[in-house]
Amino acid sequence: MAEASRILHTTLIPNFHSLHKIHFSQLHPVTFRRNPIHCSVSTNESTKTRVTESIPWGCDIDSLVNASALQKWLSDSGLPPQKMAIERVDVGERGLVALKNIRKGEKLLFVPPSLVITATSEWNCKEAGEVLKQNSVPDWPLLATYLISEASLMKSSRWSNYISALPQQPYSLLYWTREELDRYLEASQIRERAIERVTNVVGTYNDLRLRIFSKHPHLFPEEVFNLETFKWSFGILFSRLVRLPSMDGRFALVPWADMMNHSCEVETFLDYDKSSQGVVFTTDRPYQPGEQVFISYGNKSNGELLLSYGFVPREGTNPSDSVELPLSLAKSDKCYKEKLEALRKHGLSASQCFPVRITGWPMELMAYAYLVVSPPNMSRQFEEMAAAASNKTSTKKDVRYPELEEEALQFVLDSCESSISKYNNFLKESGSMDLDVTSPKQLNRRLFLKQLAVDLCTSERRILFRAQYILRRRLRDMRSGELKALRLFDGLRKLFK
Ligand SMILES: C[S@@+](CC[C@H](N)C(=O)[O-])C[C@H]1O[C@@H](n2cnc3c(N)ncnc32)[C@H](O)[C@@H]1O
Repeated sequence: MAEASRILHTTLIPNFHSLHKIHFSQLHPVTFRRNPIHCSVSTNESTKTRVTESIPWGCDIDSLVNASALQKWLSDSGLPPQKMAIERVDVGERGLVALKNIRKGEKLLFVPPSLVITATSEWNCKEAGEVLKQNSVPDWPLLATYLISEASLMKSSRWSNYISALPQQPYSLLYWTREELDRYLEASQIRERAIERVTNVVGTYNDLRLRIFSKHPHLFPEEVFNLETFKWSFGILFSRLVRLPSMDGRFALVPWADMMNHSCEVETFLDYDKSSQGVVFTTDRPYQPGEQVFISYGNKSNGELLLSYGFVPREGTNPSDSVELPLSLAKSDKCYKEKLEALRKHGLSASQCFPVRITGWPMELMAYAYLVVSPPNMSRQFEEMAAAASNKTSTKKDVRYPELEEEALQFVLDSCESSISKYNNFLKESGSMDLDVTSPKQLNRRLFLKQLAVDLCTSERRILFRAQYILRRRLRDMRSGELKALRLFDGLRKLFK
């Protein structure tokens, strides 16, 4: 599934201090872990409070009610007989389960292009599609609008069976309020990414509204094309859209294929297969009847999976997991101005995040650390360090400054420990958090979000613990090496005396 934040065009950026009104229609106080949470989020853009109804299409995230209608419609529309069926599953609510033995290396699915939604799909309301194209609306906002347009037509849309089986409220951080993001994700840098994403969605919607919808209200009435429905359609795109490399890298919603859940243990992706002319994937392991069949949504960290898909894999199971470590240039630095100038020149700032993995950290992080700790007499190297810290340079040069190594490692260790203490605080306090909530409905949602946050923070802290261990060991070795060298030098000096 595709990474989207880069594709959204940020335009108007309103204040994100909007209040979200949340209503729950069901309560599952004990088994909150993956229970559906029904809520309608209303964003108060201006100061007036507008409580909107929940999305009138789609279904509960774990509902199989519309699944058989979807399967029937797909086979009537050209989907060949399948070796899998939609069923309720342990991982991911609904998923595709093997009906027969499936071999490793087998091609599955074969969804024909006629059943795939792309930016070139035909609009039921042709005039609306034309207006968007004339205004050169990029693929993501175009697809989001298309989905709403088709959904609002209910049974008259050719996609009605597909849309009815989509979740009414996709799991995604788009549905967390600002207060919830602040409360549960304070320690994690994913909070910033979520705020940025919500801002982008709101900005994109506002841009479309100002530039296009307000000029064609008969084609895009506000009762249908509003922030509420855009949050839904973007939530669907973030959690279901795929990029098909062999179809010129086109973004597509692929009904049926998008019922497959992610596993960190498989490495197989959806793609268009030119020989069979359909969207397929090739299994990288065998499956027995009754087993859930998985694909990979890409090499994403747990934070990225939570951001787009609303779930966190079990601790230690995601080999692509990473945590963003923030590093900062101190304002008190004697060369603050010069260093900042060098950083800015290479698209960086005084505070920068770098991904740390269980296996280590990138060369860019060390280059940034060298710059932060470098003394004024190294000002001629600032530029080189900033260039190496930015991953935008085409020539990847492994910069090393042995004279700064110890100080740079100590700086990274300090930053790492300051992050760890934030995670420690959150994880310690999370135990007693939310006991103040009196409404059982609110408690249910909070426990669910809190559990996701605890899972994320535990996995991110685990990576930081590992980095802390490596850094401490390196520093210890370095210092004991230095001590030995010093003793040797002292001994030689005495001998010569
Ligand atoms: C492409 S859809 C997959 C089909 C989805 N399960 C459904 O019933 O519509 C992606 C969504 O499935 C769920 N999902 C996928 N993989 C998961 C996993 N490994 N663990 C938990 N939920 C998962 C998440 O809710 C995610 O937003």
